[in-house]
Amino acid sequence: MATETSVNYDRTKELKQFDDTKTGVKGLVDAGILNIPKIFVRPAEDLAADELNSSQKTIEVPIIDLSNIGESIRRKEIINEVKIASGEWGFFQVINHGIPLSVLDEMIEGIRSFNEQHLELKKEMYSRDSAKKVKFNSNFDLYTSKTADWRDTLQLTFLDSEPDPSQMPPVCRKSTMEYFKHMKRLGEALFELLSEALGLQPDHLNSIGCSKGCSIVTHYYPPCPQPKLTLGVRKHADPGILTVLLQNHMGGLQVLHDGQWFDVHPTRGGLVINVGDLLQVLSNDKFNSVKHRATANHVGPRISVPCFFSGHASLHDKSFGPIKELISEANPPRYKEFLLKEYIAKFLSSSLDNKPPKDYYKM
Ligand SMILES: O=C(O)CCC(=O)C(=O)O
Ligand SMILES: [Fe+2]
Repeated sequence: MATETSVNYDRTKELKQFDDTKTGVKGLVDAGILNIPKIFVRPAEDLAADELNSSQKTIEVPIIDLSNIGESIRRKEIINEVKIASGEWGFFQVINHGIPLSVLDEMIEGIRSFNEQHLELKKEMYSRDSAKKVKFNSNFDLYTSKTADWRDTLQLTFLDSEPDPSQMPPVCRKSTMEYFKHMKRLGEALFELLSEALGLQPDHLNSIGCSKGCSIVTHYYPPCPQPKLTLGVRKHADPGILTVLLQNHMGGLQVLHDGQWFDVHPTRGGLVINVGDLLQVLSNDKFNSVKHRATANHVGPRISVPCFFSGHASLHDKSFGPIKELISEANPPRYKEFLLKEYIAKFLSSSLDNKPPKDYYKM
């Protein structure tokens, strides 16, 4: 891929050439490139800002141990930890959550196998068709973002149905089906804790459909020859309700806290949980959806598997806004009511660079 002078540089052409290969970022790495194509290079001002915002502090994103959650005293402590972490960081890790290590390891290995299988098999799944529930591509917002990110993604969306094994890529079918089963269970348990952390009945968030629809989005970040010039995922907040993220041991996820970037160190067997924009809305800003990003790295691959809980498809025609029980004269609503389907359309037609859709409904 040519790097030309900025005078005659045709970005759209370069994006299209990259997209047409259907082999993503891994295809570039396999071809042995030493300089990353210009479409991936971040603007100079963004690179300079990074120097200022890297944290030297040693505090860590909270880790919450879910063992003995059935004991009432411990459960109360856990709910309090969830409340503090969701308000102050918007992020926490959970350990001893009950999902066997083998299920997590097999999920990561399945995604590695998908990305490292024969190119022709992967190419068959390469698509930008929004109607497709299972598809592979690089950068969902490739044509609308300022800079492309250094990652490839296999997306599996189940907002209105149980996953259909026949739609799954054979190489990761078994591991994904098993992982999905556990995500559903953990999602329900987390939404109980979050409901109680908001002072609501334990089943509140589950009863409005929060744990019912999810997308498993699997990212593969190949090693990058110039990692300082690009990112794995640009700074963004997640648009859904809640994200549960599995990552391999490579590291790279960073969270913005007090204006500085903090690494979320991979914890063996741990899962990273973060509040999404829609949960911030539901909680009327009691919980925070916090900006995060993933760096590109010299070594790789880094693999991550966010599971985005975004509500069941049946919610999409209904009005969405702060939970009534959390509103009072002293705590007026911070957001107008809106239709989820409008919100989702705004997100899908936009890019991670743009104003998050929730900000359109701020009072
Ligand atoms: O790979 C990661 O650690 C982060 C991915 C992410 O933030 C996302 O997909 O929204
Ligand atoms: Fe994210």
